[in-house]
Amino acid sequence: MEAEQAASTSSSSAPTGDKKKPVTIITIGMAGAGKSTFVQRLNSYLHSLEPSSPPYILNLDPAVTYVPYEPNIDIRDTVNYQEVMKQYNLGPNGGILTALNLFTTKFDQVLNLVEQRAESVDYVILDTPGQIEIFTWSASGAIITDAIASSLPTVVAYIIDTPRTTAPATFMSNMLYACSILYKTKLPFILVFNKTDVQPHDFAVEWMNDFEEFQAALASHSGSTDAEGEPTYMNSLMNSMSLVLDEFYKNLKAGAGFKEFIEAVEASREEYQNEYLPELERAKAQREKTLQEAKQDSMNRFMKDLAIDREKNPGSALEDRWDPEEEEEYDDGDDLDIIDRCELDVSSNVDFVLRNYLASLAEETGPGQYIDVTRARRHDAENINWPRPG
Ligand SMILES: Nc1nc2c(ncn2[C@@H]2O[C@H](COP(=O)(O)OP(=O)(O)OP(=O)(O)O)[C@@H](O)[C@H]2O)c(=O)[nH]1
Repeated sequence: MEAEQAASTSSSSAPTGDKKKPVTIITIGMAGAGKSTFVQRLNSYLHSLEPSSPPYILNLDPAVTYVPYEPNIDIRDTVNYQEVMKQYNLGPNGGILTALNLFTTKFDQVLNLVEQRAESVDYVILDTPGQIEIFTWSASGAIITDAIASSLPTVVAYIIDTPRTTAPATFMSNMLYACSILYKTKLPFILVFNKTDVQPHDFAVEWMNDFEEFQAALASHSGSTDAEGEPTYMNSLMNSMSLVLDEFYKNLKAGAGFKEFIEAVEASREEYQNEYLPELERAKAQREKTLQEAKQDSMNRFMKDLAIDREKNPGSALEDRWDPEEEEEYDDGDDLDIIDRCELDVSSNVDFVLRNYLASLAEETGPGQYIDVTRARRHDAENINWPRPG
């Protein structure tokens, strides 16, 4: 990744907000696009700043064998996706999806850990599973995105494998996918053209800026005309699609390198506050109103039924009283399963006793809990019995 080209839907670069919260960057991209490498480079860029600004990183890919950075929270510490595959008789994609679903059931705990770090970090980075649809089109992906985005300013970084998008049809498909994620999440969006050391991204910028250039590329590409020299169905379809995408491109601003990427992320903070948050609050208020109305409606019906019942059975109505003394105290248990290992400086002089203590703590807490960083032993419990989802 010699150079990163970032294009974002943001329009301003001034960060706002009374209390500055970290921005969450959700990296999404096709398999092999370079998400993990991007996260690693971004991580080292943020470390190299003066003053340094180490991000808080979450790896959400249960199937990855190696990540080139040290995540603070790693799904692999919690769910062994191969064990999940075995237990549920699933193939690799089903295993990854189910592992992500299991992880999502406890995402409130993860969010808790992230929020605890909100004061001390500037950026939270999510690395998502290799198969893009596992995150973008699954309920878990939507739950994780909504949970993060309703708590912190959030931006999507859509990683594009530049050398693999030079064909007009592939470029169009990739852009349509990006567009669909933008409309699904409604979050500020940054396109990151990756691997520009192998293939400069100028062609893409040209196509995005000039719709006629894209159509010319399309026309010159083999397979765009049939035996009689007429444009093929695919070609006409792509021509129309490129008009649709024109609107999407209009809001993009270009930049190059990590410095400008971070500027685009900071600009997205304002976009999040001005556009996403009010929309989120409006939707929340609407949901609460609907819920309230539904509750009121069922309460009215219940009271009506009760009145009829009491009219018919005056004797039992006398016994039908609520005695607060009889009420038992309900204790829903202590949700104290989480260890935030980041609070300990594990990179320095953690002595032997403390390490042992941490290891035994990890054993005691067992699967289904979230262990922040990194010294936790991976897959301690290979014979986990996961609950059936749903
Ligand atoms: N030349 C070049 N190669 C890159 C760049 N970024 C990533 N790669 C290579 O692309 C391949 C995939 O990179 P990853 O970072 O694993 O991609 P990913 O999207 O996380 O992959 P999955 O999560 O497994 O789908 C690796 O071989 C990387 O070395 C880049 O900027 N330039």
